[in-house]
Amino acid sequence: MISVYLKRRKNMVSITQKMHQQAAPLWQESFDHPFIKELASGSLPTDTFRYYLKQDRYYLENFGDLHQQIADHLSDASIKQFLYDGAQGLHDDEATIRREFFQELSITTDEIKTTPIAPNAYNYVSHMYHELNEGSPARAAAALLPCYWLYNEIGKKLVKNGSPVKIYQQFINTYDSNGFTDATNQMINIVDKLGEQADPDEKQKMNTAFIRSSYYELHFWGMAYNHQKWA
Ligand SMILES: Cc1ncc(C[n+]2csc(CCO)c2C)c(N)n1
Repeated sequence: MISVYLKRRKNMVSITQKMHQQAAPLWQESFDHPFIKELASGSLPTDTFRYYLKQDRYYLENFGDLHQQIADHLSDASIKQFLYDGAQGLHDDEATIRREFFQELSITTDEIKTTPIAPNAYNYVSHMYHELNEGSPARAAAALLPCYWLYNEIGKKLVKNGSPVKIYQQFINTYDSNGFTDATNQMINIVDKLGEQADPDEKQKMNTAFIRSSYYELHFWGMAYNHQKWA
């Protein structure tokens, strides 16, 4: 009886596997995007990377806040802890690395302050808050997952050949570290766990949230590559 149950579970496709399969064409476009190709070859213009960093700080600020808010809504102690730690780690680690990048590229506090959020970054962040405030913590967690998982896959792909530009190499290294791979796997497990508790309609909505985030991730590269503006 137990072995039959285990076999069934083993053959079952998890919600995150389904999401991953459905988002595959969007992810492939991210892997093939000129921003990523040029990051690896070293030919990405510094100005484009500077633009990316200045927009990404909006994303990161809100990402930390979202971790905190989702954790506040959930009751599972281990999930709460992971999300609180994530919000904390984000402020401690990634923010520190980014501060070093800002210094290396002479991006001043004034420049950061006077750079408005660009359309795609605004839409991405708004999408995540929409999933939380008009949806549910499970949908918001699904919306956060491509951030970990896509960057981890990009990190693993790019680290094989690296980049001749030091700062691009440092950027790649951030997303291939063991700690980051571990955090990605934990986040996948969290979304699977929340998916198991969801009814079919909620599962579908979690899936949609994941696909939409994958879309915004793809267009984040394009936004930076084309220096997107409101007008
Ligand atoms: C648009 C955008 N998407 C994903 C990441 C990557 N990222 C941001 S927070 C976080 C979790 C742990 O630090 C990860 C992986 C990014 N920087 N910018």
